[in-house]
Amino acid sequence: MNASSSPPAGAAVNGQATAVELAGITKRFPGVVANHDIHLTVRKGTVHALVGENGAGKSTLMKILYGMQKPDEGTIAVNGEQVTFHSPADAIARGIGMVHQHFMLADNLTVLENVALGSEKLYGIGAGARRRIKELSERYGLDVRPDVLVEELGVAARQRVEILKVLYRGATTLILDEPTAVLVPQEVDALFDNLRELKAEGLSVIFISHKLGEVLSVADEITVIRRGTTVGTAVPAETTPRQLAEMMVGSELPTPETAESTVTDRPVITVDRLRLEAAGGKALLDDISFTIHAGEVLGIAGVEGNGQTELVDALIGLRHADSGTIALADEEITGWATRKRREQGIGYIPEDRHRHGLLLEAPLWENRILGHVTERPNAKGVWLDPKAAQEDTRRIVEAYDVRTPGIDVTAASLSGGNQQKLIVGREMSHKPRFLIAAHPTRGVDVGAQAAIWDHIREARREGLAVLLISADLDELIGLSDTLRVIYNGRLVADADPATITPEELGSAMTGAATGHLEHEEIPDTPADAPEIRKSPESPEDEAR
Ligand SMILES: Nc1ncnc2c1ncn2[C@@H]1O[C@H](COP(=O)(O)OP(=O)(O)OP(=O)(O)O)[C@@H](O)[C@H]1O
Repeated sequence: MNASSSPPAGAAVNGQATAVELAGITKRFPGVVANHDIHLTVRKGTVHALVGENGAGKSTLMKILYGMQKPDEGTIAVNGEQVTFHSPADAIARGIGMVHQHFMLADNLTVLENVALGSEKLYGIGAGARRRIKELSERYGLDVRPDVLVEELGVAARQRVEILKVLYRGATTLILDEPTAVLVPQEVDALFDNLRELKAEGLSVIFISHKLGEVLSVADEITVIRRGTTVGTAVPAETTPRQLAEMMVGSELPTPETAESTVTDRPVITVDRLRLEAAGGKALLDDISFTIHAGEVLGIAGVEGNGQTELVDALIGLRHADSGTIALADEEITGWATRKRREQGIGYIPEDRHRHGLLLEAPLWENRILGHVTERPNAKGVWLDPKAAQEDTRRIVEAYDVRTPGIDVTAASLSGGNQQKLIVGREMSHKPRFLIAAHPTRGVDVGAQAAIWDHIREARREGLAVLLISADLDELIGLSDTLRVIYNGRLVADADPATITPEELGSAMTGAATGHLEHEEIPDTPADAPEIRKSPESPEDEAR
């Protein structure tokens, strides 16, 4: 690891020419210096990782490079030439492409339409575009078929379409913002293969991630940002995850392992034969049954889009079951509205924090009230108590280390990870009996992730029941007492978190998706073996 230094624009570093050079970048927001004198040099034909704790300034820097924001100070050079970007169109024209964390494809259009629309001038929208897509797909091993509908594609395939879309527009430097957060291990490996293809062709990739193991396996170079400024660069071969974490946050790498079991025999939430249908009668959830006891974390593993969202919606009351029941302790709550469920002790960390978790344009303290309008300390009797809510927001900001200049700034002005910490803090503060946690640490750095795990573990010790949905399989295995696999709206398998590996779990998830789990000869599994067992599917099995 070295202190960062910046060679002159366009100079060859270690024999390779520079693709992008950011020098002396400073960007201020009211009350915050998001970037301060940042230096970043990305060489051609390399993967350059950008790491740093939540709020360190990574997204801001990338928005500057992509023309979405203007720096207050500093310069940008692309291929040795100094440039000024007024919009993403300017950046694209210089070969900078960005693949956002939230995919931006239209579901009801084909791949070809998604890729070609808006860039008709390049290859038209017919045979020329199709040819170009096939060409790019083959050259970089992206396996993208131009004529399928995007809605038919899984998460990993959509991501490859997004990558192809920026390549189609002529990108030679690709910015990937936490691209692996939604992928299972096998898909991560496949993505990394794609990145190697890109490198081999002389393209450059800027890779933002909180998963330090992945960063070390895929990056050629790493730049570490801390509190808005570059604190150094690291070479993966000479660096351990621990060193990298220390450079970022000054603390040791945490592990999510659950210590002793705290599972009791007291059911907190019981779901029985839940079925939820789409408008045409197609089952979105079918025959879902489980019980979570006080002190138990039930983890649900699955490739995104297999019913997780619908399950969470049914539990929090955003959608109502077509048949089956949900009970909280002894009380049936199937017909209850969301507010009543929350008031009676169901906490909710939503998967999409922007849609369900926050009012982005409202100040933090109003966001602290969101979803808990009638509860203490936000309300006293029938009246809102803004003062108490504000005071409690300060407490949450402190306890959950939400990096912010104050509680009056809008939620939109917080970095993604800090928004997440605020939501987790809010939900945990109401001491729920049952917590629905969808990707509770998505986008948060290793230090904050450890802190959130600790909060969940502590509440679990005190009897909290948790339904955990996470694409982070280490988190899922580490925190869960019980694991089930969801596929196509059904719980098809279960696994023992004490013995299963992320790779095995990933295979089960994708294996199920291609039907392998259904057809495999699976012996009766002894308790200490790591295999996945099929879950009871018939009523007789269920009764066992
Ligand atoms: N539009 C904005 N207005 C005000 N402050 C902002 C704005 N955008 C970012 N900030 C602040 O700038 C700092 C850097 O945020 P940024 O989003 O760049 O961090 P990050 O490293 O990407 O974090 P994360 O890992 O959580 O995504 C934070 O303190 C954030 O609150």
